[in-house]
Amino acid sequence: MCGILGIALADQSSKVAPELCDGCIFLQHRGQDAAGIATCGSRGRIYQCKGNGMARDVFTAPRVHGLVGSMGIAHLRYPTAGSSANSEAQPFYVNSPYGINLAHNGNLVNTVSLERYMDEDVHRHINTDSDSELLLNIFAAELEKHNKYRVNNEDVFLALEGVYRLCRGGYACVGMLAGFALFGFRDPNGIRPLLFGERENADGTKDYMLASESVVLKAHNFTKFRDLKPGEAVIIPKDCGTTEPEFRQVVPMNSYRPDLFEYVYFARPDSVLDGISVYHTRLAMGVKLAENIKKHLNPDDIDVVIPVPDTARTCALQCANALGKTYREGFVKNRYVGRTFIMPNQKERISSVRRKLNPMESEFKDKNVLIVDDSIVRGTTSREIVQMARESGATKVYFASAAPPIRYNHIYGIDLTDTKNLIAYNRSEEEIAEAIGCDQVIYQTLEDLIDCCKTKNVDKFEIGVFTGNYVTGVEDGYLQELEKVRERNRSRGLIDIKAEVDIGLYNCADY
Ligand SMILES: O=P(O)(O)OC[C@H]1O[C@H](OP(=O)(O)OP(=O)(O)O)[C@H](O)[C@@H]1O
Ligand SMILES: NC(=O)CC[C@H](N)C(=O)O
Ligand SMILES: [Mg+2]
Repeated sequence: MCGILGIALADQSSKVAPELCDGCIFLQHRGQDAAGIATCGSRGRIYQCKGNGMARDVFTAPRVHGLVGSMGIAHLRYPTAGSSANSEAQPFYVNSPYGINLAHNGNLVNTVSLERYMDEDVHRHINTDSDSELLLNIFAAELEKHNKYRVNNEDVFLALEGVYRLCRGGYACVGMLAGFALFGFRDPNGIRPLLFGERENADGTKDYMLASESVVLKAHNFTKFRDLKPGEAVIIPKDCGTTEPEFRQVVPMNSYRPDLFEYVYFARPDSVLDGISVYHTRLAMGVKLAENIKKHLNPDDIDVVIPVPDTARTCALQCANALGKTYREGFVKNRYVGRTFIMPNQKERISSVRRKLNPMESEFKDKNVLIVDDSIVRGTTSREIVQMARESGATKVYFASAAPPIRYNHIYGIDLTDTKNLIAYNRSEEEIAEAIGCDQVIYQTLEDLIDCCKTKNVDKFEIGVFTGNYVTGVEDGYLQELEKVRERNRSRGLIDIKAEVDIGLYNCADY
């Protein structure tokens, strides 16, 4: 998933870093492993602060103070390729040509051949297992082809054309060319989200923002905003107070297929992505889910509907309304524990569920409860939740999911674990119910889920996680390679130990 952000301020003597920091807090739910900011000062020098941890821990006041410049980019990382090593925190930097930074949301699915291309044809050294470092170097290599003293917009668009030609997968990116411009681009299928917005200053000049979710733009008063189209890019010049941004449809749109999982779980409910309100899709998911529940269960057999906080709340409330049942907050969430799903290892996830959610006995005792969650992935949450409901005295426990069974890898930037760790992998619904310990499990159908999200303009989605058919296809050997890298990172042999810090640019962090 990951969150990306870029801001260019009209006033070149002002500092963009505080607003980037604040924006990162609005995107924290998209990645909790690492955070990073890179800014560019008026003389073209780049400043950076990044590392493992949440935004508030990485961006300490003295570090932010050291980030000079009126334009910059930021990243919140949830690793999907490589490892969670500090050295893979983003934005990445490469000094040639011109000095480039890049922050990437998504996943490339042809990294095996891209690595070979880098090595054998382009002769660029890639120092980590991150696909984002690879993507940056592909862009750099394409830009270098013009061999110009100074870069211009045409060169950047041409280089991006090369990126589109070479890279397969899901990618929304924000980048920065030292002393020149910010830029953003979105993959030709629009799998990952990216929005552009502007804010008018009192003197009539404009500031610009690129962000993964509309909520950041809105919160920072960037009123006029829109989604970049699949295959579209924008360049925002450093002197954006006097020069307008330039948009270009770099390659034709291949399809318009935003990732359906953004609406199920990933995005904040108060965001609107590709013209679709996440909140409204979740309300609709509740209604459709209720219709489906009625086909499988006698509603008289349900005493109360209980959500699994946080994400499922919106959907569960509407589901209860549609069923005509009482809605109760049976689990109290400890707001100081992060999203468990995006925690790096399984042991941490299991203990976090109990730390995060605490049952209120009165809501379960001697009742038939219908627990509603947005999705069941590994089953870590549902297993614990069902057990807690039983320990609290529930008579029967039904479990409903607003998403259909997840039986396949997510390959575009949501690390939905190895297929065999998915609770629905090779299991029927009865077997899933048994595995999580509930009396019955009821899933949303894929057709209904799509109906909840589609609009006139966007009626198809990336749904590979439910069907195993991915919009870009997957390069032969890619999934095996991914698992190999994961295994290597798990064993952490001495031969391949990860560097503590990124070697690209001095990290101005500790002082
Ligand atoms: O089957 P699992 O592997 O447990 O994954 C599914 C759970 O993970 C997510 O919750 P999470 O705690 O990440 O975040 P939330 O507070 O936004 O619901 C999701 O909302 C489900 O509850
Ligand atoms: N979740 C993402 O978008 C991850 C970006 C990139 N593939 C990484 O692993 O760092
Ligand atoms: Mg949850």
